[in-house]
Amino acid sequence: MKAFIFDLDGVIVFTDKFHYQAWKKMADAMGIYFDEVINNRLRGVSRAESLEIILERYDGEPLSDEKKAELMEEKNNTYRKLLATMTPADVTDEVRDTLKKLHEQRYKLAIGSSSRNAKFILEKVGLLDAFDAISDGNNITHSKPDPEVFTKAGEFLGVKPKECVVVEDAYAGIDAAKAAGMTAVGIGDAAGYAKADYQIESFRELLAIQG
Ligand SMILES: O=P(O)(O)O[C@@H]1O[C@H](CO)[C@@H](O)[C@H](O)[C@H]1O
Ligand SMILES: [Mg+2]
Repeated sequence: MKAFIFDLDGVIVFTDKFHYQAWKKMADAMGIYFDEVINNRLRGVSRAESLEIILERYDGEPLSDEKKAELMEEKNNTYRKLLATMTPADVTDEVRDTLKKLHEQRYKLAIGSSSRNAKFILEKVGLLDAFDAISDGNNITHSKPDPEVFTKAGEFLGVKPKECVVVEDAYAGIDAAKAAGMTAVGIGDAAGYAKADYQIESFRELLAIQG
């Protein structure tokens, strides 16, 4: 093992709750049923695919692409206002210490996120310099479970897929890591996912996953 690639939302920071709030506000305004169970299906997927999952329960007039773009922008504006409240205190000591120790052990570290807000979030919480590479929604065309975001992260780090460990809270993320030929660690919502090579309850358990 030479590298760890981390999903961002729900792994490094708990912005998954902000995504839920922002999508919920949009869905309520449209009169669309949306709850935490449906929200779990949005983990790891892109903004556009998240909207399509929410619209599965929409039974109104067909929506134009312009209207869908408007809804996504509305959601992202709500989300960015919530992100603006974030500070370095929104990263747990456990996450910060573990990243530091992995770096000291000479592992390369990268982010692999479907989000186009990844760099903004990392800047807000003071972790932009903690990673050797960032692969996010701005440099991919296919989001998880497609392996592209992790394959690109591995390329940015200059390491082979079999030398990478991916850490994910989404089933779609674990599937993407396996499709990329990488080792997959499930945490949070994906801690019970059978397709993960490792299932952990706490972030610091990563220190026990040695190559
Ligand atoms: O709106 P972005 O921040 O670009 O993308 C986000 O990416 C999240 C996955 O990390 C996903 O759960 C959200 O539904 C999606 O909006
Ligand atoms: Mg996630």
